[in-house]
Amino acid sequence: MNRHALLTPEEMGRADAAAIAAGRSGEALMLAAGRAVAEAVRRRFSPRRTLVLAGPGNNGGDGYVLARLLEQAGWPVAMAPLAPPRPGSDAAAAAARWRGPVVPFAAAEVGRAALVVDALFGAGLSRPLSGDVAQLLRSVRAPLVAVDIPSGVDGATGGILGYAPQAALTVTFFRRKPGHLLLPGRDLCGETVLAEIGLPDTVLEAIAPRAFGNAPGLWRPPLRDSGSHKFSRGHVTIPCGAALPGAARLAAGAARRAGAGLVSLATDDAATAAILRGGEPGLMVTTEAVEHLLEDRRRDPWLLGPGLPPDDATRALLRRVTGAGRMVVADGGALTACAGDPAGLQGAAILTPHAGEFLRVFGDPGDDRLAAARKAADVTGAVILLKGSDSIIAAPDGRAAINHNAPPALATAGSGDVLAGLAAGLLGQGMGAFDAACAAAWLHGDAAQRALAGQPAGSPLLPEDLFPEIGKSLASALPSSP
Ligand SMILES: NC(=O)C1=CN([C@@H]2O[C@H](COP(=O)(O)OP(=O)(O)OC[C@H]3O[C@@H](n4cnc5c(N)ncnc54)[C@H](O)[C@@H]3O)[C@@H](O)[C@H]2O)[C@@H](O)CC1
Ligand SMILES: [K+]
Repeated sequence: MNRHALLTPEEMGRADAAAIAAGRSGEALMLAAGRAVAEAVRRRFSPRRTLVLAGPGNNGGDGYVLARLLEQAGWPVAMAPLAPPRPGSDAAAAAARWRGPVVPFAAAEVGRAALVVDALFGAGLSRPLSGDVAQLLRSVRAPLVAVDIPSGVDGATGGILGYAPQAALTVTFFRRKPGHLLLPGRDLCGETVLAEIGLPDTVLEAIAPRAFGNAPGLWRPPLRDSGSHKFSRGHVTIPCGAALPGAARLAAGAARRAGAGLVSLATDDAATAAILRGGEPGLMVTTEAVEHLLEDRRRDPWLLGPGLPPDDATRALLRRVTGAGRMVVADGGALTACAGDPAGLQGAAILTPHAGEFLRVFGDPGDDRLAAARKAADVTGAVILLKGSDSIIAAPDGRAAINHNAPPALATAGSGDVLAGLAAGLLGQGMGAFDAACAAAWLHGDAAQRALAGQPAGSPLLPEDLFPEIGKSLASALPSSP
């Protein structure tokens, strides 16, 4: 079953329940979970005075198992329970086996520890942390290891319920949760380790997860066989206004490097055409009217936005191209041209809004950006690529992927034009809209990482710097064995 699947806390609860119903023991799962955390801790930290903060549920139970295993390995460990586990639970059984010191749930104890384990709440967090718990977590100065997820992070959204601590290491089980990949949760997790605890993959069949971590394997880059020719790999057409020819050129360069058969920039302005013709020699520039260009059925897909102003003419162009049955990637000006009117974007294949454009078109996404992106996909019938450090790709059928390989240096002018160009280039080669959007987001992040490799920390990244890396990123995304 898909290793990229992400489980909401509710789905993870169902996975646990299904495994137990199929004969796994809850106690064995808890032992495996505690052992996985102990191993991850011992690999990264030397033995040191450790305090385990334990909540009343199974997350706390994992903490008791971990404490026992660390103590057996010779570590000085103390337990600080927030509340006793529910009698008869697996956590109560784990607590009963703890023979070491139990200390008050207090800042003085936290201050004495050289490592703090947060085993307070995991998947079962249902309301904001109380003031006392938040205050204690705020007092932690030592490195903090989170069991499953830092307490206070909402596993479904990555949002914070009241307060959540910064972890150096988070160990989660079976499958990651959206909150491990969505911000701010992802940053609070520190290094995230995914551990197998003996849950069989078959439990996922009934759950049928709908969210995924974005990576090759979730999609396949287009393969070029010897029979393919330039028209079978798409003819990406990018209309370009007079104001921003650079944006359209960046998008076109990216579409070519994604493997598009042909890429042409279309402008009705002679001066703009002259500027565009001074660009890459392989890039075609046409001054023919859009009506004529649309007569050529092979011109597909169209990228509308980079280099277009957010005005009524752009809106009309969008309607004309979608009306002609062409695949459209809508970005920049084409999105803002539909501010407050998502219906204006119906018929497009992929929309690539940043946070500001999303707000203008769809309204405030609120705390749950994943749900907001899915709703926007449902409303428009288009795949939404909501850009950010944790870009979300959502399809109208409810599938969603979270991208997590984009370095912060990618947040620079022109970067979005490259991303939109990649999406159009891949769409033209026959990838489905969801796959093309996922692949574009991943390639964009991977190419950026390659461009930055070996550079001093904090080096700037120009959108053009991605160009020489895109081919390598594509090659690395091909399955290693068929
Ligand atoms: N079989 C299983 O269920 C397994 C679960 N595992 C662990 O179990 C965890 C989930 O266990 P639970 O479902 O017991 O959930 P938690 O351990 O997160 O805690 C749930 C309990 O905390 C209470 N609670 C929720 N939010 C609170 C708040 N803000 N303030 C005070 N109390 C609050 C709830 O009412 C409930 O009693 C996972 O995160 C993981 O660490 C692992 O042991 C692997 C196997
Ligand atoms: K936790």
